[in-house]
Amino acid sequence: MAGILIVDDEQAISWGLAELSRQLGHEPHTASSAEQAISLAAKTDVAVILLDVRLPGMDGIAAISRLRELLPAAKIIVMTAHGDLSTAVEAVRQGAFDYIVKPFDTTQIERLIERALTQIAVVPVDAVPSLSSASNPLIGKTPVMQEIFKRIALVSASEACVFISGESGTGKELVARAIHQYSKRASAPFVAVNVAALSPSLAESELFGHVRGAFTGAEQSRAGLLADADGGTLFLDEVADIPLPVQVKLLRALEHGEVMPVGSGRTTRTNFRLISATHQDLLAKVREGTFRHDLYFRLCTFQVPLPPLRERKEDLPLLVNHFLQQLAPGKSPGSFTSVALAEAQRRPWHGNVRELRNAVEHALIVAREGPILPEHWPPAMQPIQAPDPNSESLEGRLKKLVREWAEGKLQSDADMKTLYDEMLQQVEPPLLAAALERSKGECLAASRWLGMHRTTLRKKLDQYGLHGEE
Ligand SMILES: Nc1ncnc2c1ncn2[C@@H]1O[C@H](COP(=O)(O)OP(=O)(O)OP(=O)(O)O)[C@@H](O)[C@H]1O
Repeated sequence: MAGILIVDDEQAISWGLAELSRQLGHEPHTASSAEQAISLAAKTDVAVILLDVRLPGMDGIAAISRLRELLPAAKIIVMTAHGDLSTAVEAVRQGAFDYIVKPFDTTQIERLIERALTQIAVVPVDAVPSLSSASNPLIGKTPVMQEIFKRIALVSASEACVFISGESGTGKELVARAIHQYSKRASAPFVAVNVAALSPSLAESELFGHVRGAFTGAEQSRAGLLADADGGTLFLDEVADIPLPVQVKLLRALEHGEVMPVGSGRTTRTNFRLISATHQDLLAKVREGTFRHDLYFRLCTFQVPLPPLRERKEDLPLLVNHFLQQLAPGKSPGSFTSVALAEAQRRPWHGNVRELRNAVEHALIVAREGPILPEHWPPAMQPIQAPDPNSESLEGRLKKLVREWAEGKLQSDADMKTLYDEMLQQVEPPLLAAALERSKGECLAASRWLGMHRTTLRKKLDQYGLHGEE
């Protein structure tokens, strides 16, 4: 039997949690304010504290350090219905064991109490610069966003690789910046790279750097983005687009903290924390062989899945108001009429928060000085279809296949010396066979279409065991 201190000013919650504690065989103690909890903690043996954030007088977060002093072994579970990102971060920093979003069901809290009674507490994070929530305006009050805040708070306190998934415009970059800002690396650089914007041939030198003369046009040595992020955080957006050979190098850099610039035989050390993101299905890429599974597991140590805006529409008014303040600071918060907000609630927002921000900007321009009405919203964005691989041109698909084939070969055989010939052996037979079929086996006509001398064609047909008529 363990002592459970329940700190909540809502009587119904307090009573419910006390009942639950009794059913679990523990001894509940209740307090309706932080001050009362502190005086109880001074004289009661308690193993778990269930602490509400909004309390009359001192708030729950402010009470954590005093409660920890009085009961250093007790695990504090912070409960909140209205927390923002800074509440979650502060709770973790002060050493709260966990953070639960109200409303919760009894199974959730039961599991949490069990875990608190059997596990080691989270170590409080020291020496992290304190930040106001305004420096990272991640807006949202819905339970799903509060879960995200909690995950950001937990992972900011660690050095783990983070993988952020979510549709385009859901705030992946904003979350990456928040994790950096709330981490010990906050005063070091945050280097953001959109991998999809790097040309595949230059991705390696952009990321790992190069020495002078490493390739045509490399007139100066360059350290590369991994080295630029030394001491800080590297944010790789659209990570699914990293070419396969670069994936191997990235994994090595993550495992050994070393990079080898292109054209250099020497490694240099860099200490960066990696956060990656994509709107694509990375696991599907692993299955189809275009993303390495070992790198996938390394990147996904801790995942933050961001919900699309249509799944948290209750946050729309807050977001609209936030963008209104950002874009037209002088305009009254009531400028968006209730009918305009109702229209916003009906829309699917396929472009997510980005689309909403742009729509607010559009509405502000069109409405000029007046109130914002439904007709001031721009037309809704259509869903962005994933490109259908079959709709791509044959040439495009062919190029992609050749590239994948070559990358695979180069990876499996480091001493490869006959790559070009091996490729020709793959593509020439079907090419010659197609031309011969069309010429009904006649070499002269086929050689004309192929732009090849007849004797060369004959030689190649012999080489591949194909038959043609003179
Ligand atoms: N929760 C949020 N609160 C406030 N602004 C947000 C939020 N989420 C996204 N935004 C805003 O929406 C826009 C898009 O966000 P961001 O670039 O982080 O999205 P993304 O998921 O990285 O998009 P993409 O996949 O296209 O790179 C930015 O202007 C950002 O500030």
